[in-house]
Amino acid sequence: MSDYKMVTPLEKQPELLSSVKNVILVASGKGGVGKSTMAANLAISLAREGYRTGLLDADVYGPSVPILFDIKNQRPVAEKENEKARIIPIEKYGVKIMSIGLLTKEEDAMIWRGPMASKTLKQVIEDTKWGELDFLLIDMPPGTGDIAITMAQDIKKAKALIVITPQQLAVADGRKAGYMFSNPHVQTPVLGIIENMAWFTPANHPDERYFIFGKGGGQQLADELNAPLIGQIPLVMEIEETSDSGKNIFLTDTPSVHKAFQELTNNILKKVN
Ligand SMILES: Nc1ncnc2c1ncn2[C@@H]1O[C@H](COP(=O)(O)OP(=O)(O)OP(=O)(O)O)[C@@H](O)[C@H]1O
Repeated sequence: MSDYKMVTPLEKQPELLSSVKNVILVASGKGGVGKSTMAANLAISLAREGYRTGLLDADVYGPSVPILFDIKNQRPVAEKENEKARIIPIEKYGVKIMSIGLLTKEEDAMIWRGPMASKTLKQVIEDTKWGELDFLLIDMPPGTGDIAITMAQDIKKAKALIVITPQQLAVADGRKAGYMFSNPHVQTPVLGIIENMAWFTPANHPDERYFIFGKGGGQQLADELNAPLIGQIPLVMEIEETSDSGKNIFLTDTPSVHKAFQELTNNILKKVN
């Protein structure tokens, strides 16, 4: 007779993020396609629509969210609840924000191995006092590494958005992210594909679209993964300027950008409702 205690699936872990209705993993196959920018602007857009929205920066090795919201010098405070310390997320533009970058110094490079990083992140998710939320967006690290797999596996209610740019190389990387989510050990439904930097419209030719990174990549990946092309965001200088300075794009005079994010938001709302 073995001394080992049998761990059965009946010994269930408490559900992660039970007070959140919809968890959306904003993922990409590689860095630099605008995943964090999409996650941040989508969170602001949902909050503007009146949804209680949070944003978790899960990119522990390169957290961008503190820059995107210009909160890198702010530090979240902790509060005791039932003898347990809970971290109060920083709130800006109506979004509750948490990032490892808010808990560490900017110059501290994260040199954790994958399992350590995943464990710490899970702890941060559990210890953050999110309250009741309609949406929690998670800005995932790029690629299909340890943290991405752990987030997708452990947050059972999560659904994914895959961000790509139109180039074939980006499509190939997005495809890998799609395969990770459909893997039988992961099984995270893909809500849709966001094609970022889809076209460029010069200010003096407002009716023209230049497909400088190619055309059709977003639709191609959507067809391959049997998911909708849920949004197309143009390449616009103001997106770069506002994200790098932590400003709210909806407070700038850029109707074409507002329209693109509004359409993306509406399509997501249709899918989740
Ligand atoms: N549609 C856009 N138009 C103009 N600039 C954009 C657009 N989307 C993103 N950018 C800019 O591209 C750069 C990369 O974006 P971002 O940091 O969001 O990418 P990422 O995929 O999250 O990268 P990483 O995973 O490496 O952090 C940023 O400077 C951002 O402002």
